[in-house]
Amino acid sequence: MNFHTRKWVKPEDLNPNGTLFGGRLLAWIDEEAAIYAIVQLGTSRVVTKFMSEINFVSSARQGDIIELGITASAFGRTSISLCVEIRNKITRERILTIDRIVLVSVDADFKPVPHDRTRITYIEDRFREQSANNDSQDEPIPQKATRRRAEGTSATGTDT
Ligand SMILES: CCCCCCCCCCCCCCCC(=O)SCCNC(=O)CCNC(=O)[C@H](O)C(C)(C)COP(=O)(O)OP(=O)(O)OC[C@H]1O[C@@H](n2cnc3c(N)ncnc32)[C@H](O)[C@@H]1OP(=O)(O)O
Repeated sequence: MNFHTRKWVKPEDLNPNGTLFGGRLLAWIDEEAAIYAIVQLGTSRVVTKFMSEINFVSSARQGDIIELGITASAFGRTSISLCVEIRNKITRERILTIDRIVLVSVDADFKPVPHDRTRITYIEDRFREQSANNDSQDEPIPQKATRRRAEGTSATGTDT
């Protein structure tokens, strides 16, 4: 699982108990899940369909830095299933888990539309695909693509 996004818990994120408000955390997760699905499915239109049981394992406090981890667990015809883990960046203590979030690819009328993805792709895969598309249109591969590949790849080479 990649933990790409970090959040710093600020006063406006707290509930009256002084811990991170659960609704705020769920909003961050929904946004992160939508971005993940948009990138993985190669579409700009997705909606959240389903969230399984949400397990608030421990709380976060003002000043904590938390990180959001998401990975795809299944690709359907129109949907993608994700699992989520939130943890404290410093202590690695687990804060929340969601076994399954389902997002659906939709058309302009918000009706489910099939995507053609069957597995997780990484930034390198997508540049390769983009280069192949450029080749098939008989266009030279832009030098920019090579530069972006180098800039966009993480140390582990597993950017999603
Ligand atoms: C790079 C460029 C950047 C550009 C960037 C700009 C754009 C940036 C856009 C951002 C977008 C953000 C989005 C944020 C996230 C919201 O805030 S979304 C708002 C909250 N969600 C909603 O309003 C959705 C409301 N629900 C619906 O509209 C309809 O239920 C849906 C989702 C269209 C599905 O309709 P349906 O009739 O249930 O469809 P159906 O064909 O039965 O099922 C579709 C799929 O869902 C699955 N499914 C259905 N029910 C369930 C269930 N209960 N459990 C699990 N799976 C289910 C089915 O199995 C099926 O999957 P596949 O087998 O095809 O893979």
